[in-house]
Amino acid sequence: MQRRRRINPKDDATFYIDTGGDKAGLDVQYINAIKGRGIFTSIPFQKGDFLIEYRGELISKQECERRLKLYPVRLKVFMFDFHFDGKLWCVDAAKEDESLGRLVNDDHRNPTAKMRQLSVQGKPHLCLFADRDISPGEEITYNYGDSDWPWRCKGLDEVMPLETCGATQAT
Ligand SMILES: C[S@@+](CC[C@H](N)C(=O)[O-])C[C@H]1O[C@@H](n2cnc3c(N)ncnc32)[C@H](O)[C@@H]1O
Repeated sequence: MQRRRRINPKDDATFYIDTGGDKAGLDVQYINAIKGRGIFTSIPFQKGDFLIEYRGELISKQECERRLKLYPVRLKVFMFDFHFDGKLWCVDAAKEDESLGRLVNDDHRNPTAKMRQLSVQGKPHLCLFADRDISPGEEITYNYGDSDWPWRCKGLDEVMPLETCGATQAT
């Protein structure tokens, strides 16, 4: 039996960062009116595998604050702020550009993936890696971080519509 040689996850991530595309084996599915869409696997992934980049426009903290004043609530959740090289940055993924990273949902209890920063040519990139082995048909999720996310409040995950959620993500 031939064994498939595993690609180094960091090299794999760098390849997708450079080419700007998403991997095969990951698809968008509509879940329900509360969660909206999510990303699901159609092939197995191993713990540690690179999955998806959270792609968008890399902007400064100041520009992020300016846009947050202008954006409607439903777009604010696509602003992902994080520290890199001693400064606060933000990836603005508000634009519907068919990239998959922006559609990955939150799970703070049993996520399938973990968000990590990768520096490529001096620029930070936000990448999701498998936090455990993932079977076909599972949803890719990660912990959005400590925040009072409305859907985490007891009972609200059943009734909170997409438009009412509003806070920026942060690492
Ligand atoms: C970055 S978007 C993820 C993609 C989103 N599901 C969509 O269809 O556009 C974040 C939004 O997804 C929803 N969401 C993410 N995780 C959720 C969860 N665990 N339960 C309910 N809604 C969730 C919330 O509406 C949140 O504002």
